[in-house]
Amino acid sequence: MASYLRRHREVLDQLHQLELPLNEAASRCVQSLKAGHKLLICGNGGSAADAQHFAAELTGRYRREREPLAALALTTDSSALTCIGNDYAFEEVFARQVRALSQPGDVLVGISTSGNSPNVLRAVQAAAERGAATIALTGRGGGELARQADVALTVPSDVTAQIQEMHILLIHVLCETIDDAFLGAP
Ligand SMILES: O=C(CO)[C@@H](O)[C@H](O)[C@H](O)[C@H](O)COP(=O)(O)O
Ligand SMILES: [Zn+2]
Repeated sequence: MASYLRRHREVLDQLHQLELPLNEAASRCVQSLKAGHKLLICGNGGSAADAQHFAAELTGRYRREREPLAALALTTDSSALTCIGNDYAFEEVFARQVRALSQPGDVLVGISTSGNSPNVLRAVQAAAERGAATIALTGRGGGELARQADVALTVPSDVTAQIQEMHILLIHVLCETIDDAFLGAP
């Protein structure tokens, strides 16, 4: 336990490096939501859970009471996931939903600790083709996802669990900034 916490803290202590891209990511989300557009969010495994968590903070609420905001996790529709995975390819499960649902002005948030999951990468590419902005939450140096997204939040760690722990922190910072933009500073 003590050594786990120490390693967690070591990564946490470096997270301030992400302040600039974090501000950029937050302002892209706010700009999109204020203009009546939406966030589409995707990832695999633990990052699928993060995608759903993020979307629920916006459609439900984060900390303060406010109007519901438009956000959709692309990980929740088992019929779409199995149809697209079965009939096309697993690499297409998010990208095809992005092509179906995204509009210019939307924001696609791709979450991948390796930065190299092909289905997340294809979702970012499909979003860019649709004129949506793209934000990557990654680790392990960022991978291809960080190179292709408009904004990359790359956690300085090579450990999947630690990267995931920092991703949820970054998501909560984004939620707090979005709340402040809609409600004013508390
Ligand atoms: O939560 C964990 C490991 O902590 C796993 O479920 C993990 O998310 C899965 O192996 C993912 O498929 C990893 O994908 P990615 O983060 O590299 O895109
Ligand atoms: Zn995990």
